[in-house]
Amino acid sequence: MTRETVLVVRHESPEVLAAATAGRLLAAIADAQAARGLAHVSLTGGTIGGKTLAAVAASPARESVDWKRVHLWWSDERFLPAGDPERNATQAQDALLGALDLDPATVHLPPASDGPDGDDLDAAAARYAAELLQFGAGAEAPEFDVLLLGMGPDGHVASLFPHHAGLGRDDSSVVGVRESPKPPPLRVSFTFGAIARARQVWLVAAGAEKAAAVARGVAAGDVSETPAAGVFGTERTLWLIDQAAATDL
Ligand SMILES: O=C(O)[C@H](O)[C@@H](O)[C@H](O)[C@H](O)COP(=O)(O)O
Repeated sequence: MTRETVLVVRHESPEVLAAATAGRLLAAIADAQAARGLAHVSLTGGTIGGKTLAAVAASPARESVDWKRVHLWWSDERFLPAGDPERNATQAQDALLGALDLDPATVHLPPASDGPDGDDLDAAAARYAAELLQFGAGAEAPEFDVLLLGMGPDGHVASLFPHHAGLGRDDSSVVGVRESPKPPPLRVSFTFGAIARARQVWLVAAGAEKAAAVARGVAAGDVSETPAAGVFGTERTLWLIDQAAATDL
């Protein structure tokens, strides 16, 4: 987890960024399956995250992956009823998952507000943490082969917002987040500890409104001001960005 493992890759447009990230993701999953038999991937919500999933769906190379041996997780989720169109998992289902031959046992849907814990946010977060632990081989979470993260203009990743409660939590791999500055207010999110389990962390960002936060994040500055500055993979950290998001570098 050193600066040497951090790489910035620029693409000319959001469309090229999404297509290139999709290709990179398919290759990483195929490599993980060749090496270890299965892959753990953590998905992200957000615009470019959704575009990337749509690009995976459109790629003929998606057949290079055995989807029944891919474990899917989400680094954060809006705490809403199952199937709500605002949920990251629902959007992923519509963009990609519905088109794949998946094993439901490896699709680790984040808790919903009408699930077994009802609207108890902290119990729901603890339930997702327990599921991560179950696949952690002795650690709190699996070693994700790839953990994708969108980033907000304020530098938030997952639902870890600047100067917000939850940012400093290290007692669990998943936290309940209240009063999120980005709607809806209730969310569940991986903590920095869970994210740090990933072999590869890919931060994906497009647009001029992200440029300042990209610059602060790449510079690995103050994490409470820019949470994206504090996420690293154990093997690699990639900033996958478009030209507009690169203007302050
Ligand atoms: O639930 C969410 O909203 C997210 O998971 C969030 O962390 C998102 O990835 C960023 O806010 C980037 O979103 P955009 O790409 O839409 O700006």
